[in-house]
Amino acid sequence: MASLSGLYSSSPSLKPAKTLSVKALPAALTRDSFSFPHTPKPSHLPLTLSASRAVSRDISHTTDAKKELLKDPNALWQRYLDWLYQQKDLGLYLDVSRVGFTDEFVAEMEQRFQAAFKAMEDLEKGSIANPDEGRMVGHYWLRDSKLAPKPTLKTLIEKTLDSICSFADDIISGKIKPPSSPEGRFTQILSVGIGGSALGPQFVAEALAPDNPPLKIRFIDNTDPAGIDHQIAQLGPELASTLVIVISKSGGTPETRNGLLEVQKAFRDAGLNFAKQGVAITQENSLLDNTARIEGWLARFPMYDWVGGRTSVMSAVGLLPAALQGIDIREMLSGAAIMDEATRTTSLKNNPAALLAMCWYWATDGIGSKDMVILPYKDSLLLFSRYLQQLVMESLGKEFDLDGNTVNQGLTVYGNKGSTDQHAYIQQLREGVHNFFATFIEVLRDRPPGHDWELEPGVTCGDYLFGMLQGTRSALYANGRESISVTIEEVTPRTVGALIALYERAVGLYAFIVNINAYHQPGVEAGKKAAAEVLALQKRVLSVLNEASCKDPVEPLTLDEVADRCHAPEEIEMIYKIIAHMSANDRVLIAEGSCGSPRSVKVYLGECNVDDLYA
Ligand SMILES: O=P(O)(O)OC[C@H]1O[C@](O)(CO)[C@@H](O)[C@@H]1O
Repeated sequence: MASLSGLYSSSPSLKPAKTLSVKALPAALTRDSFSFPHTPKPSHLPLTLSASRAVSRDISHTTDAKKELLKDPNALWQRYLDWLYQQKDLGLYLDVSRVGFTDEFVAEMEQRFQAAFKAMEDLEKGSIANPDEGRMVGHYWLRDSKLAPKPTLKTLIEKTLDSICSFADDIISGKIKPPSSPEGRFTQILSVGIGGSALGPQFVAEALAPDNPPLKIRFIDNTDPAGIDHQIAQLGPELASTLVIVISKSGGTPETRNGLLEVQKAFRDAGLNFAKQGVAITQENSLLDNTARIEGWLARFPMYDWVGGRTSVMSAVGLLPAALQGIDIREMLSGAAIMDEATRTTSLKNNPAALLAMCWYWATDGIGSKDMVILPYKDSLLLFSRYLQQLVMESLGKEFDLDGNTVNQGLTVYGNKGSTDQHAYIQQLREGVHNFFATFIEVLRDRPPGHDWELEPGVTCGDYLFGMLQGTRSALYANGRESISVTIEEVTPRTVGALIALYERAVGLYAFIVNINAYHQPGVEAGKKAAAEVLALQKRVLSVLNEASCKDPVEPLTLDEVADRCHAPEEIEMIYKIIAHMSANDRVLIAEGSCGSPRSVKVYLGECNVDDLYA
């Protein structure tokens, strides 16, 4: 290990003089004048694994000599060499040298990591690692079925993989045909799903689909009618040769249900038989599963209780769409399995996932005080940050820790790609508010061999991309901004599988370190519940308006009158919004005033529905 303790923290502008032992700090040192205006509260501190020990950060070495060390290229090179991780089989490297953790910090984290490794081992053996939902967490078994804790699960994983491969082969070869397509084989996939049931397939498609895949893929991942119309319009007559894959672990997610209903309507309007082109990926006996079974859809593939949505890309959720695009899914699984093996080691320094988790902890004080900016310098990896956003933020963004303490944990993720983002927000990253650390994803291979050329003497287009990455890394570092670099040789099914597995494990380890459940998402329910209440109120509003509109003469109502008749005077603002939305969509008529001045509005329905009145 480098004898560079305090290297990064040596400059006051780079690392604030602070320790996680907040209470012990003089007031002036609890604040990083350049970065986060946020003093960690004692309640934020991870309390278990090492409850009595706050991890200290080396804050005392702010001497000029230390500042010089930071700038000394030889010292930096040595630190780079000392910490460089390489996974030879995958051609994957991890460089954490531009994160300023100290030897003392690493030593103090050791005990926590050993506890996290043990917890991860138990998880992989089938412990109830998602205690709130009483579930096992088994996405690691998907790429190495012999790890599954029960023989029945092992068989299920293997059988599902085989059936995915043979179904994809039959679709691609035309053995299974669309019933009424002049082309005689399926040409398009329309994937309907949201969250973990969309982000993995989207990332994999963008990263790995060949230029001319056997089936092209489109996504409906929202309940935006215009967005849905756009996807269907883009398919045009090819709807007849579109395989619709509806993906929902729970089988009851409203956005996905709506997408399905919209697509089914499009099929009806086109005189097509949806069932013969529909595939469901969901848990057995879910609403979606029952619908698909009763309606006799073309195929159904299972999702499992023990695989979370955000870690489902290596189940049928990600594998079926990938296989249909001609992506080698067994290679993806193999890359993930190699990374899984590499991240099982209990040697912190040799475990890339643990190194990532350690850097996240260092960079964000273990409380998410800084954001993680993901910058892949490769267009095909554009969606990696979006994929990681859910993986990291839905896993780590938690109000309570496992002991019930309020912790409001999290780690914000954003980013698109380099060098594009250099012309968007890198200005702020280098010079503005210091509230982030960066992760560069570097891909060594610019283009397939034999295709490169020099656009100026000695320099290719890819050299520019390389230069932009390295230049930005250096420029950020020179201004005290920490960064991690992950390097792969090429974007292949193997390396994509490995990247996914790397971050899954890092999130899992980090969650253990900060003592939270990474595998539930209770916060998402609040928004869903509130949305359902809005729609229930809308139904009451419609019923009140219908009654008034069936009178002769029609009785236009003010917002106050609507709210009173709905017995919801406290909901008047929401009622106003409901009416404004319906009016914009020609579903209610404004008799007087305009939506811009709510008090003046009088509203009625264009048509009285007598059936509704007596319903
Ligand atoms: O696959 P499902 O059950 O439709 O859920 C979709 C997404 O909704 C969530 O439950 C909440 O956003 C995610 O965790 C999940 O990936």
